[in-house]
Amino acid sequence: MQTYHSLEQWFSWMDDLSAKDYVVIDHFFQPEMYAEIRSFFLGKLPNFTEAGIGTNADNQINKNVRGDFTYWLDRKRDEQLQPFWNLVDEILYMFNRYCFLSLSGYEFHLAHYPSGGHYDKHLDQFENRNNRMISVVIYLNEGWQKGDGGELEIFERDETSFLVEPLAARCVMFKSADVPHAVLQAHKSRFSVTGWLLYQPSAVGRFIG
Ligand SMILES: O=C(O)CCC(=O)C(=O)O
Ligand SMILES: [Fe+2]
Repeated sequence: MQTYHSLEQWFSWMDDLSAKDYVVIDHFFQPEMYAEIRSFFLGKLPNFTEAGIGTNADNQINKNVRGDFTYWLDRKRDEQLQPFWNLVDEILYMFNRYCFLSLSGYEFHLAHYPSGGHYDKHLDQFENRNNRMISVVIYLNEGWQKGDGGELEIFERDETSFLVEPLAARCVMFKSADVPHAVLQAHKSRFSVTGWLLYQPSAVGRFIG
């Protein structure tokens, strides 16, 4: 099978993820895909909306908790991102095939933290919806430098934490329900593509099937 990343790379990333609950991958987007997504991102900036907390029915905007603006991607509408959707299929395939996860879907958005934006420490789960298994964030910040802010703070099992710089084409994957994390205040506009690989418990499937 022709894949975007080699099996060896996938195996080493999945080993890391299962040992530590997170993995940081540099150059996850090769230059061509990076350029396509970044230019798509810039074109959609006028359409971003303020992100809330909670699910659709219980969505609240609270600038004290998070200050990003998002644009939800849609595979049918945003078909010009086909190479990216193929990569999403590859991610799902690798986790299902080699980590024995039952991932049945995904949701991705583009995120813009304007200068001053942050996101308090949280888990990627909602009280009434817990089907997010793996979080995937890919950064689109060219020339990011210390002092620009917007680092991702990851909390380890022993509650110590460390910072991940949001460098262009860097990807962070982590277990959505297990890894508390925060986005430190950005001092410059901060761009990313963020997604969640979703688990559909079979009991739920029976009712909507
Ligand atoms: O952009 C990041 O580094 C993390 C974003 C995040 O935690 C979220 O959107 O839930
Ligand atoms: Fe998060």
